[in-house]
Amino acid sequence: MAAARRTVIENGAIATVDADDTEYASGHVVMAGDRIEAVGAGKAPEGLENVVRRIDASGHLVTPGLVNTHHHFYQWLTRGLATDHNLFDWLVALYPTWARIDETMVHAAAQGSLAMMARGGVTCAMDHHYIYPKGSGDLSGAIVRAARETGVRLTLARGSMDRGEKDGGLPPDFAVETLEGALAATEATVDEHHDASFGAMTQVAVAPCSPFSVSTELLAQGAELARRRGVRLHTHGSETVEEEKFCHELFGMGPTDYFASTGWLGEDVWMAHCVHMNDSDIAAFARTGTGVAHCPSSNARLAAGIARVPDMLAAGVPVGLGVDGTASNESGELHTELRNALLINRLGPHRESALNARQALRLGTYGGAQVLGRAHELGSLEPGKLADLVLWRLDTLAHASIADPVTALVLGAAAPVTASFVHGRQIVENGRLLHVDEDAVARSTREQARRLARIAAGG
Ligand SMILES: Nc1nc2[nH]c(O)nc2c(=O)[nH]1
Repeated sequence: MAAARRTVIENGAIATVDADDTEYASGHVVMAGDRIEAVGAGKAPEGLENVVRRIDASGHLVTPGLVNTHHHFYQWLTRGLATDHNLFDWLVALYPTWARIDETMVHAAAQGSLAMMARGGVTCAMDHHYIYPKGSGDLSGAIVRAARETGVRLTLARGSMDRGEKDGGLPPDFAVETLEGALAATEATVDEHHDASFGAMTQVAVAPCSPFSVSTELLAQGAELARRRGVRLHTHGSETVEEEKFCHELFGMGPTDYFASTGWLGEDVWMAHCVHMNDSDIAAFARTGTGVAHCPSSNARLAAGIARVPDMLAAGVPVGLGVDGTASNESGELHTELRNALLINRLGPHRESALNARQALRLGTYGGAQVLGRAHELGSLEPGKLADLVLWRLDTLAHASIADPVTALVLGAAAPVTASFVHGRQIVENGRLLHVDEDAVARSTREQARRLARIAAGG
């Protein structure tokens, strides 16, 4: 077998985000093929063979790639709408438009979402896609194709909705699938796209949408399907007071107890938002190892509230960060969520001790890998892990006067990405994508957004 090609990164500050939060003021990372081979202080070891590239990272911070744990890529086409609504009103306003999406639109939206995240240091993304209009084509295939094109690692959470208005749900009946149809299509997506091997570029999760859009049977049978196939489970949970009220009225219990009753707590489950959690909900998540995708910007945009992240971390709940769909977080960036997680949580009862910069970086990297079930592969810079990493430029006007690089990254302006690697392959150079034409993506997302608006308006 040919020896792995090595890339050596030297002279940069390094935040490994390993278990001890090891950092080097000036250090090296050696990538060999798709893996990290060495990380340490000072220069790389002498005499390495097969070195094909040396990168001088002076003025940079090197971190693990950011891991996004919750998103809805298709919403790239409906940004900036229903801007002053709470979650339920916002969903009701947007469902009829979303119910008109097709494969071409979803591919463009996925490219836009992935491009925006990759430019900002995301190396592993997730897409919770839960709307599958009849005759709309191969939407899962379009999402997977877009991830391959940009070079970003993907968890595709095959979502579904089967509780329409006639069954007491929030979505209109024309926007939902049948129970049988949703389960069969979800299993077909696992068959077609899930790769369980170490270093997988695509994984699939089973992801019925939310308590108010999904039947109890779909939750319970979805959990059974996921466990039979050995894939993870994802849904929205405890996002708003309206959802809490809905659960009490329909099921006679709060969201966490409802999820527990349908098999939805466990090490293989992560939920988005989890804003309205009491002490016993948090204890149940901690006891079962259920993970949380914290989406601070979206929670603010939709006036959902502040998730109790410091209490979750203190209890031992795995927590990662999520952009959420870009119809509720128009920026589409994850690196700004590190800052927003820190700032928003300091507005809560823990005040200045809520989260620090290093905890915020951990949420966006290792924490994300944990909730996606990939902490053995991703999320920290350690020998043997996958070569997913980012060089952040911190020596320009925006950051140069901040002495501590992690503080500069988290609290400063969004830092430019000089280089980003996924699986040892470079996907971003000087803030531009290397494998897709960003300008073409911008054009096609605009065209498809206009096309969707036209079709939704009956044109
Ligand atoms: N933030 C969001 N929450 C949701 N709940 C639900 O059922 N759909 C959504 C969504 O798209 N965004």
